Amino acid sequence: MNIGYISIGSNIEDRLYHLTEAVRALHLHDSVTVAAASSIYETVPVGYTEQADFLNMVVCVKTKLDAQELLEICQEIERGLGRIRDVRWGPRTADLDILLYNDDNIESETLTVPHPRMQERAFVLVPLLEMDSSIIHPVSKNLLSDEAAAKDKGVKLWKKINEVAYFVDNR
Ligand SMILES: Nc1ncnc2c1ncn2[C@@H]1O[C@H](COP(=O)(O)OP(=O)(O)OP(=O)(O)O)[C@@H](O)[C@H]1O
Ligand SMILES: Nc1nc2c(c(=O)[nH]1)N=C(CO)CN2
Repeated sequence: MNIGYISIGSNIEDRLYHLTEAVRALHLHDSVTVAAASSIYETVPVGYTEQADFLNMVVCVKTKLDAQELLEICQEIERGLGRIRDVRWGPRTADLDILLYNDDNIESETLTVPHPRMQERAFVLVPLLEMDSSIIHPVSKNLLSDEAAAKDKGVKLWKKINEVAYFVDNR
């Protein structure tokens, strides 16, 4: 079984609905189990800043899929939630990025893992470290908790829910 960490973000209302549906859709997939979830954080936009605040979280999945297949599932879920790609780093109903996949280092045309921008993104590091503060970056071999962005401001706890059941059994 493979272990992946996926970052989920939304800054188009209903943000909580979009996160919840994304987690549910991952878990309902025959070949994916959501094993753990972080709390939900409200975060100021990074990159393209003229947009609404995001809700962000991270989930840990167990899957027999390879990383490319997992990416395709993530993209299918984004499409199902009505994501339209226009502005780079712009508003989105749901964005699912693969942060880590086992300790693999993958560089293909469609997929780079570990996610190349994860260490500079507090909106990724804060929820990821809530789940496991001992994660080591598979390439740099540094403890992620030592990364400066993990201490960044602009990320505040929004809902302290970190039980998978909340996301998958709530209707
Ligand atoms: N680890 C990864 N997770 C998700 N997509 C990835 C990853 N590595 C490469 N990609 C590629 O990135 C492409 C663009 O993704 P997307 O539009 O979600 O970028 P973004 O969310 O706007 O920006 P960012 O990549 O900085 O988060 C996808 O089509 C996908 O093929
Ligand atoms: N706060 C925040 N900023 C972002 C986010 C995000 O999920 N949260 N996603 C981006 C593109 O992946 C660009 N900027």
